[in-house]
Amino acid sequence: MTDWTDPDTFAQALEHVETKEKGNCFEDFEEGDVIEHDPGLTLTQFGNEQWMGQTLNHDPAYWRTDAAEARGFEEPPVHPDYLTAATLGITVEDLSEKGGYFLGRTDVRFPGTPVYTGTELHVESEVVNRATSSSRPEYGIVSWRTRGKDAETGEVLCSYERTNMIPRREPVATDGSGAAAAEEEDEPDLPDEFVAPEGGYFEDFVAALEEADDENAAVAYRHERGRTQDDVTVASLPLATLNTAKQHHNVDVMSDSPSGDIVTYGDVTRSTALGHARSDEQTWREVGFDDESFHTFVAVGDTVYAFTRVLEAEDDASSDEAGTVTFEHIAFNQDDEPVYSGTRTAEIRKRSN
Ligand SMILES: CC(C)(COP(=O)(O)OP(=O)(O)OC[C@H]1O[C@@H](n2cnc3c(N)ncnc32)[C@H](O)[C@@H]1OP(=O)(O)O)[C@@H](O)C(=O)NCCC(=O)NCCSC(=O)C[C@H](O)C(=O)O
Repeated sequence: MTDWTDPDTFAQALEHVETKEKGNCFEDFEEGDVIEHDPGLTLTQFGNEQWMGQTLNHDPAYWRTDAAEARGFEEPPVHPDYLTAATLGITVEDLSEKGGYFLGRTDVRFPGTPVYTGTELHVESEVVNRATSSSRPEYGIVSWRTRGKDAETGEVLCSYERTNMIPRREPVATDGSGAAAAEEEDEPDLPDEFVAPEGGYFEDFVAALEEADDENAAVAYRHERGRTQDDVTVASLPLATLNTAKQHHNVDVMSDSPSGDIVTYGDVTRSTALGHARSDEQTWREVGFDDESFHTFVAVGDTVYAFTRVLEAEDDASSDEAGTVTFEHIAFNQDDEPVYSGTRTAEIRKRSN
């Protein structure tokens, strides 16, 4: 009788059997397709605190009832970064489990916030664009509009458009024009001076922008904190959001991929950098995020730091207690290489209140 567990026999069996595949390839997506994602999760206090604790998002309003009430919340709400990461995590089985990389995202908005723990999340995505990669024949580039909804009321809580590199079943011939374009380098065009705000209140950002306006200067500064990536941030946090992308937990498969190893979930990288930035400001509310890009991989052992540029400040927030500030945040690693960049609009508390 055949012993199926004999190593040689088993190796042959593995070669002959069909693999029950997970996820979709580039060819499976058509523009206009709408996908209702089967996984869903309840946004729990544990999940929220685990995410915020590990990414150094320690704003007391998301942890303490008195601090939450002082900021106009009923109780500590679900953090927008956890809501965003959970909305994306739920989509991975259908959209990106095959192993493509998260390249970028824009128009991240929270129409239904504040969201409180206990809310069940139901997510849907629509394919909005599908393109050939001119530099990487084994991949295509797909964009989706994703909406995370309250499963009970149908209210949209989080919405964004995201782009991933998605493996093709069959590579295509390309002209390599993308690779050639990447070789062209711009001359650095930095201002003569860099101004840092004195504090983290709205007035501090306004004053710094006014000072910079008088000279050839920018309001830009770095944050001291760094967070070295470990097994928790690379594998545990994405899995806690139902993110099944093999990029984060299958070293075996990823050893034969562009990164050569498992990598940090993009939402962990950006939330960590944003956590560093928020620790140096008096946030009132998060409004939205645009033009997010992931430039290179972050892996176990890499350290995520943050750099902030203040772009504008307007006295037009939803509350008299705050003003609106637009930032560009750049996450970078221990070799000073940018790994993420994006703009963020947030309401920042006024000192006078
Ligand atoms: C992935 C990379 C190694 C690719 O590098 P490279 O080959 O140098 O190419 P480009 O970075 O220039 O990009 C490849 C093509 O994609 C297009 N692109 C890039 N960004 C965008 C965007 N935001 N929107 C649309 N298109 C975009 C470029 O124009 C190129 O096109 P073409 O020239 O025609 O080929 C490198 O990008 C890299 O290392 N990036 C970091 C990726 C990363 O670490 N992401 C986060 C971790 S993965 C993750 O979180 C997965 C997540 O769980 C999920 O499931 O989504």
